[in-house]
Amino acid sequence: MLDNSRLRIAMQKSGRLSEESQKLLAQCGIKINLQEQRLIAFAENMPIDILRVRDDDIPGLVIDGVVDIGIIGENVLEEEVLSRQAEGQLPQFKMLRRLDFGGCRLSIAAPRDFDYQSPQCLDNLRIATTYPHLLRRYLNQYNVKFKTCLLNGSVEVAPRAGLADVICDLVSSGATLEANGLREIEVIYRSKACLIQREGKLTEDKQALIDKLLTRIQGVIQARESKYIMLHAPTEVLDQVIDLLPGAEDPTILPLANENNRVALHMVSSESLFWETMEKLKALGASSILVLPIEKMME
Ligand SMILES: Nc1ncnc2c1ncn2[C@@H]1O[C@H](COP(=O)(O)OP(=O)(O)OP(=O)(O)O)[C@@H](O)[C@H]1O
Ligand SMILES: O=P(O)(O)OC[C@H]1O[C@H](OP(=O)(O)OP(=O)(O)O)[C@H](O)[C@@H]1O
Ligand SMILES: [Mg+2]
Repeated sequence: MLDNSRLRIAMQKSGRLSEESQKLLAQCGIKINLQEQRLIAFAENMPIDILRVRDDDIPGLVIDGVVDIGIIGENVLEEEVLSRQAEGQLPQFKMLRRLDFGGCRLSIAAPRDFDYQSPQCLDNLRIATTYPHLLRRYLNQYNVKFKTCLLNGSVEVAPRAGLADVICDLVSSGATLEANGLREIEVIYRSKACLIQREGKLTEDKQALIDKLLTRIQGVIQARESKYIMLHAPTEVLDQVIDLLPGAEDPTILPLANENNRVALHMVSSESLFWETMEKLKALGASSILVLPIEKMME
């Protein structure tokens, strides 16, 4: 029996979002004992239960208030919202933040030899997709009428199998389209994973825990996007060195033990250093240039 005082988080059990979702929660300090087959996992060190489900179920679980928060692709979330609106409901939830994984786009793709000029070329065709509402919203803008072939998987084989003329499916590297003789012709939605919360007031303790998690998530994501840079440089070229470094308004400058004309410079950069920049720094006389990953950050 689930304990209502514990925060319930829904995440994908197995698929494109599961590994990154697990990693994010672990980096936020949540200790979870994930046994492969278990639907529910309990955190050992915080009052948190993790529900591991099919990603399609996550928006509904949050909107219906069965779980408190969920990690889900914006594509699946938006499709669920549109689908519920089409049934006359007013689905409610709070968008807490976008995450830094699960990036993909929902695109219309056609057989390579399809002569495509504009959305009008799709008029009256049959389109295979898992996302009929997102597709309809897009094609309505162009007054294009179409027939759907609803498929929950293997959408990319539909044209070859004679089930549809074109498809509307998720694309990341484009390898799946390529392997199936298809060409991307329209991007209709760009998606990333996001964190959502159910509508309505939570207990003070639960809300405080969510706020704490959000601060930690911010720290984890910011750290992943940042690098710690250290180098030694001649004092006389310090200004030129700083000009080469992205976001180096406030570097730390430290004296070196046995050198009067050189200093150490330390800084956090929001970008990594490119090899070209490192070569320019070296040409200026910089040495011992180190670019280090950052594990956690709190400002
Ligand atoms: N190629 C990709 N690269 C990055 N993110 C992706 C990619 N494909 C899908 N995603 C994102 O990950 C989510 C889950 O994709 P996945 O393919 O694991 O779903 P699924 O097969 O429907 O899984 P489930 O069994 O949970 O229903 C997608 O809704 C999308 O937000
Ligand atoms: O452009 P690509 O990099 O090839 O990625 C796109 C593919 O990735 C997803 O499926 P996934 O591989 O997760 O498998 P699934 O069909 O079992 O969901 C998506 O549904 C596409 O088929
Ligand atoms: Mg799914």
